[in-house]
Amino acid sequence: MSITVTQLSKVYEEQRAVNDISFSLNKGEVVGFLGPNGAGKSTTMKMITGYLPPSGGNASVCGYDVVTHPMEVRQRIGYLPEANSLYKDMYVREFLSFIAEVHKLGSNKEKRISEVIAMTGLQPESKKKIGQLSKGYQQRVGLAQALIHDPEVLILDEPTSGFDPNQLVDVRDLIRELGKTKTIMLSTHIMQEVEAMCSRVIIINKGNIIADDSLQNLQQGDQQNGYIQVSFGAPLPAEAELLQIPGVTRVKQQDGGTWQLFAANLEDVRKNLLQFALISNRNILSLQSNSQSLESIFRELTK
Ligand SMILES: Nc1ncnc2c1ncn2[C@@H]1O[C@H](COP(=O)(O)OP(=O)(O)OP(=O)(O)O)[C@@H](O)[C@H]1O
Repeated sequence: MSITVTQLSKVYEEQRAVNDISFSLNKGEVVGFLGPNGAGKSTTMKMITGYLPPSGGNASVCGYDVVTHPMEVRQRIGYLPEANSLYKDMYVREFLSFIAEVHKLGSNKEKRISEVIAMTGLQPESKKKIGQLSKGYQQRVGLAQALIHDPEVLILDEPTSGFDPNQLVDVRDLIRELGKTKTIMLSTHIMQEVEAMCSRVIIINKGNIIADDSLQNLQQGDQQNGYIQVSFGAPLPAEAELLQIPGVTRVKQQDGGTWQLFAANLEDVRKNLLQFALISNRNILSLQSNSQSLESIFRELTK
């Protein structure tokens, strides 16, 4: 297991920011950690990386407890914090060289610095001081420092914040590429990010985990409770007829021949609807299963 979190809690004075959460990440998984503002994402990530002591429970990385074996954990983990506290007065290479020394890269240092500069697309700006860089390029420096020691596990707290749409594509591609060989946990507010990069989603709300499932299951789970939008040509069917279709629980007329057929299992109802059209000689002009986006699932789960 790359990350194991067991009954982890964090209490800040009166507030329980993280409440007894448990999950684990298998090697090679890319998991989106989703939640509204203040849900406890950064707090959880800080505990996994060993930057914040837990109030209860424990976390381990590649089998090493983050409290009792912090050095082993830091060797294996790359962390991009949300507030990317870079040394703004340092030059990009100078800063990466400093981080490389912290990780004791030795003779391999210069080669590795050049590699991470290339990986994160920093070349055009690599001769500048960090403080002179745009937000997106500073974020790239943050990613480069997280990658310098080639860690097995990456914890990325809102890795795409500060990027313009073009840069966003580059960074998503980089994360997808890294996900082929590393275990990645990334937090974001942007649902499309999860859909673009992750195979699994953990949703946290008010310090509690309210969903932990594969992206596919979360989307399918919703589809099973969705509706089919169907448009009929003349002669139009009556409401009572549509309600007779096995599996349909409710119908709603949109306009004229267009209806929404609600069902618990869309797959079955789709078949039954086609059967109905065939037997009763109805013309189906269009048919569309309504699959909610992860964004609406997220809103549903966190409201
Ligand atoms: N150092 C602190 N002292 C007191 N309360 C804190 C501290 N850090 C975080 N909190 C509180 O803990 C809760 C969880 O914060 P956290 O930063 O983990 O949330 P988040 O999900 O990362 O939010 P965001 O998406 O806005 O970054 C919030 O209510 C926050 O105000």
